[in-house]
Amino acid sequence: MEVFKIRGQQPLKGTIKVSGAKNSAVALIPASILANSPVTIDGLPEILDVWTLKELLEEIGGTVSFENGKMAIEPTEMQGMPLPNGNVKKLRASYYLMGAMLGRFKKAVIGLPGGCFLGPRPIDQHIKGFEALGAKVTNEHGAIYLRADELRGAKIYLDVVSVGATINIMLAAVLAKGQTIIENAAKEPEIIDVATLLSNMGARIKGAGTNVIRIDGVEELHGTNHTIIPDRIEAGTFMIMAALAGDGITVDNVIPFHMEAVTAKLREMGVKVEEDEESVFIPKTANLSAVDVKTLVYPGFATDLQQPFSVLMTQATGSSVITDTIYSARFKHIDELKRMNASARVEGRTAIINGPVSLQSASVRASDLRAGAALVLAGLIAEGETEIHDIYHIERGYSNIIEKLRGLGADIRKETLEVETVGATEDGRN
Ligand SMILES: CC(=O)N[C@H]1[C@@H](OP(=O)(O)OP(=O)(O)OC[C@H]2O[C@@H](n3ccc(=O)[nH]c3=O)[C@H](O)[C@@H]2O)O[C@H](CO)[C@@H](O)[C@@H]1O
Ligand SMILES: C=C(OP(=O)(O)O)C(=O)O
Repeated sequence: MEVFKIRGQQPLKGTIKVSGAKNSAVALIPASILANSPVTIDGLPEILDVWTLKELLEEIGGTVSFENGKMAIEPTEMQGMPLPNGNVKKLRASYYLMGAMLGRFKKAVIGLPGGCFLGPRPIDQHIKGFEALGAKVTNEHGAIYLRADELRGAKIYLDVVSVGATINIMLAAVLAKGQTIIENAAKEPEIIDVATLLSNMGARIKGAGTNVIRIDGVEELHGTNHTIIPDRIEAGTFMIMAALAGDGITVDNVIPFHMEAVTAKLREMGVKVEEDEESVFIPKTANLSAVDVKTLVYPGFATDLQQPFSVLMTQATGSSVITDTIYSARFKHIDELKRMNASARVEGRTAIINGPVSLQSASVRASDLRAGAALVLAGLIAEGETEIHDIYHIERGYSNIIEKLRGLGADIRKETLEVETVGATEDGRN
């Protein structure tokens, strides 16, 4: 079993580079299924989700190479094979295979997706969209069966603002007959990125990045070359780390406009954030003030930064309150932080965190991806050596994290343990 070991309180200084966006990557790769000639995507992060999607495309007959962040996908031989089990369970975004395969083959069988458990994560809005386009959708033995004689454009109002449903409906609609209108669409930058790729493949999409997206179906889509946007969640994690433990850190390959909500909250806490065109510099921070944060859909404060941000709150003077309006159960990291001496309690969807406290090393478990990121940040400032278990969650979303942090001076390494040493008994925490 692999763990991260972090000896905390090392001075961190220098430049750290952000990789391509996970939540774009996991949609761009399935989008290639819709093309009738090769697609290349540059700047992809080297994360487990990307490797898993590569295997999934190969399972349906694609020829895929992935080297130095560049994926070349030859989709012409792909077929609408059923994917009820296996790799689809390893990531959330396997749901994009539904939209892309339905769009190209007019049929798909995809096992219900995996990904982080953060409370219930239904896909009813995806299904509502597919049905509106003319698909018959059934759930059989844990897999979603989709079939359509033809797909026809439709007006679809999303009852919940959903990133996944917005992108999935776009994927299914680009080759449908006529016009599709998605109302109450999500506005995340990753949606614009996917719409850009599809448009460069020949799709006709207007309004991506607003809450009404219009898609005029086309007969076919061709290959293209695309460069992915930077990962705003990885960038936010590094900015929080710079505020927590930095002695002057530049976070490079950032679109500062994407970071507005987290930048505003950092400034409110007393952190200096100096923005450049494609980077931000955060000097050493002396004193942090408590703040209240509420996660919201974009451009609000991202739920994916809630867990890392809560670590910063342990170092702020006073009582901070962080509320997650997107997920009902995204606070499993708080119990782990308490093992490290944090003073915090969870009330429903809110965590109340008192600071400042000195964090101490402990053996802790990453219950999900951003919980893992939060524990890495905590380990970097804790006294002693912190051991983080279940690091596969972290590796699902952070590219070369060990190398990147070492580049700043962190004492972090990955080790393989013979036996489970985490302090807990089987208490269902994971
Ligand atoms: C692979 C990917 O891009 N993952 C991101 C994506 O997840 P994901 O696409 O799963 O998140 P959604 O935006 O769909 O979910 C937002 C909220 O809507 C609810 N909902 C969603 C769909 C649906 O059909 N019905 C429904 O009720 C969800 O339970 C959740 O409470 O956006 C989330 C919200 O920014 C991020 O935390 C995830 O990192
Ligand atoms: C929740 C996340 O990912 P996923 O949707 O892939 O589980 C995340 O990136 O924080």
